[in-house]
Amino acid sequence: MKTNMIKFDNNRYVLQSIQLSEEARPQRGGISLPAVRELSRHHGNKTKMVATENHLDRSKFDKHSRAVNVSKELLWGCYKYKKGSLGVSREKADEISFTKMECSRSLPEAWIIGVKKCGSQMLTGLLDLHPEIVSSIYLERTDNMFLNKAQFVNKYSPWTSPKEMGLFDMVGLQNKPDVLRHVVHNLSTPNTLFILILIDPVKRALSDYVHCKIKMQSTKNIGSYLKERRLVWDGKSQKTSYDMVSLFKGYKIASTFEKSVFNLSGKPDIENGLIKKGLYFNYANAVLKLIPRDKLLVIDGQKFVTHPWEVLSTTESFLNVSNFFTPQHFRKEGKYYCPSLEERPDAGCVNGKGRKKPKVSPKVVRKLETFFRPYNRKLQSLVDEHFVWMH
Ligand SMILES: Nc1ncnc2c1ncn2[C@@H]1O[C@H](COP(=O)(O)OS(=O)(=O)O)[C@@H](OP(=O)(O)O)[C@H]1O
Repeated sequence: MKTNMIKFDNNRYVLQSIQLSEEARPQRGGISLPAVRELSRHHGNKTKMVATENHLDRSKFDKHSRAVNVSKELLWGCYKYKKGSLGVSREKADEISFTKMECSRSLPEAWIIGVKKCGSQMLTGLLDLHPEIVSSIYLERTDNMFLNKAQFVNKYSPWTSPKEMGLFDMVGLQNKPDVLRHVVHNLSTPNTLFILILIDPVKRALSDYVHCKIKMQSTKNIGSYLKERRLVWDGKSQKTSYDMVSLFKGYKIASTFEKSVFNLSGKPDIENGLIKKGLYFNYANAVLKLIPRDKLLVIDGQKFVTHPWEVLSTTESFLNVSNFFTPQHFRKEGKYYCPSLEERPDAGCVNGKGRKKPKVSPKVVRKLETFFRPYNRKLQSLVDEHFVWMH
């Protein structure tokens, strides 16, 4: 079957006629996702594309074929993005656009499955800017996630047009093996893809420490948890060398990072969430018992900080969508890159990410690195990935 395509290359549109397989046949009102993917295979990953069937009406397309910029809100695919005092909110587009875009809901084609403080949220947000991806994030407790397929789709699945894929980021799965099992067995198909993003566990621990401190300060009754010179754990209290310790959702948080991560004998405290969540091998091992290796992408969160466009390019190939992100889509703020897209003025740095960290002595860092090294090496051979921090 032949279709016409507008290829967006080097800032100009080029008309091409392409032979497509039956599977990639364009759907009513636009071109199907398999078609976009097939086109992308035809032309390698270096080209951004907008495609149409049989006729070429450029006025119908902006750069990425689905965004229409309006003064205060942005219509993008099946959603309307609004900037308010609390940031950007997203709601369903109006009925006319909705029908025109043929929006519907189905199970997400891809899931982001953690780990906490490794960059999942930034990754989810960035992928949502891709013209063929709509992502949703679920930040609440996962306890009520034992929904059947229809319930999940109706409540949480992102609305997608035929040329978009849905992606879902569920935080906290590392601590909820039963929810992960439920997701794999009941909320995905054999073709569903999974993404795991990981950073150096020492950096993760520090980031989590800062996060917990801030959360603790904003938790109203935290005063009842705090005990001077006492450790409160499972309701019992015992004398410790800590000067201020708190039990906070599986964490022990003291007044300094160092006092939090080491136990009374000076060893990394494996029961403390700060350390426990950095034992990635255990989680990856559990994940790979449920998900085939070729359906799992393991991302280096460190590289994601320094070269997000490269990591996103790998992710695009894994998700089988066209290559979209380039360094031009980012601006640097401090040591982090934030998205900057003309078509998506709603996108930017994420509030509460890239927080300032307390100084930690190199001795403490080395001690933790030595502790994590054997776990990192086991992870390296398990997933067959070689990230700098794993050595
Ligand atoms: N571009 C950009 N901007 C800001 N932060 C970035 C970015 N890329 C990756 N990171 C890293 O993401 C860390 C937060 O991770 P998560 O989004 O997974 O946190 S959370 O678990 O959802 O709370 C965040 O941790 P903190 O620096 O402690 O905030 C960063 O290490």
